[in-house]
Amino acid sequence: MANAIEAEGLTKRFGDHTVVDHISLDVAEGEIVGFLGPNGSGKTTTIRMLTGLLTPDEGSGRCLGYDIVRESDRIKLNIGYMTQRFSFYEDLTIRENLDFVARLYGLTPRREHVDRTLDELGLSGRNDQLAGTLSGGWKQRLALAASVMHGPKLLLLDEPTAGVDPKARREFWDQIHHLAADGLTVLVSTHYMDEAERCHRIVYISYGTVVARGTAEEVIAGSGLSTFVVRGKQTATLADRIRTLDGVEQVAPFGAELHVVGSDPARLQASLDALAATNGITISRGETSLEDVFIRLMSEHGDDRR
Ligand SMILES: Nc1ncnc2c1ncn2[C@@H]1O[C@H](COP(=O)(O)OP(=O)(O)OP(=O)(O)O)[C@@H](O)[C@H]1O
Repeated sequence: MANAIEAEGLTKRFGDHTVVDHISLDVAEGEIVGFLGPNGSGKTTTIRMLTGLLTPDEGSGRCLGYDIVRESDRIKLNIGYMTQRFSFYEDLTIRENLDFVARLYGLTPRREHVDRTLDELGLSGRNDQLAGTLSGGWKQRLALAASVMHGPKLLLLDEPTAGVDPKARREFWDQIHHLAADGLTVLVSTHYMDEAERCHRIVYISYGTVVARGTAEEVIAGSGLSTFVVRGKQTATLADRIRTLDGVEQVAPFGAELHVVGSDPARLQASLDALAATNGITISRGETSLEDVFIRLMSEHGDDRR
């Protein structure tokens, strides 16, 4: 399978601040890759370099086969970019908004492109509704339609489901997977764990360098973290005490349970067993989540330089 994105050693500095520091990235055609990392870690800057919107200070790459420095015009024509703050004409209908986008891209026959897009993205039933009266989920669907109508080969999504309810999020991701199955490559920046888990692969960056990458399972396994679940009557009041125990690195409440995470399972278990002997709590082995891993990566690599 060909790669939609291939980049080597991408680096960008703003003044004396190195925002992206020798990032290398390969994304296969039809792959959905999640781009994660704390605020200000360099995700948007990397995406802008990959799409030819920003020139790297060092490094090189190809996006959809085009050189990111010399052929940026060709790249821009072949990508769709859905930013968090998508904008429409609120007093135009869904159809009129898409018609406007079709004009911008010079798509012909225009009506056919608009009809096909309305149909494929399930907007036909509402094509005469004013964009300004749509709910968050429908607005997002319209934004996706507007980003893919010109048939891009690469779709960039910048925190696409912020403020959208779970059903709309799920429908949105179903559509993303359908589009990817037809060959569209998707690079999505997100802070949401459920979105990260829906990606084929994740790349986690911190201060402009890649600190973890792989499938969700690989990233979790690679973290070397173990998780225990603590159940009992007054777990909330025990949380602060557990945080001070030997081998404990994270404690997070989930309903009536506590998830306790550490990198040495034997030490962790010994500490929790000692506590269980006097506190009437039960301890069992749990699954380490992607969130546990990201919290760890954030503290390991520091998140206070933002
Ligand atoms: N044009 C610019 N001039 C100077 N500094 C910039 C510029 N663009 C971005 N930066 C800085 O580069 C750093 C990385 O920003 P970037 O937007 O790439 O991060 P991000 O990972 O996308 O963050 P977020 O999750 O908040 O969207 C930030 O410290 C930001 O202030």
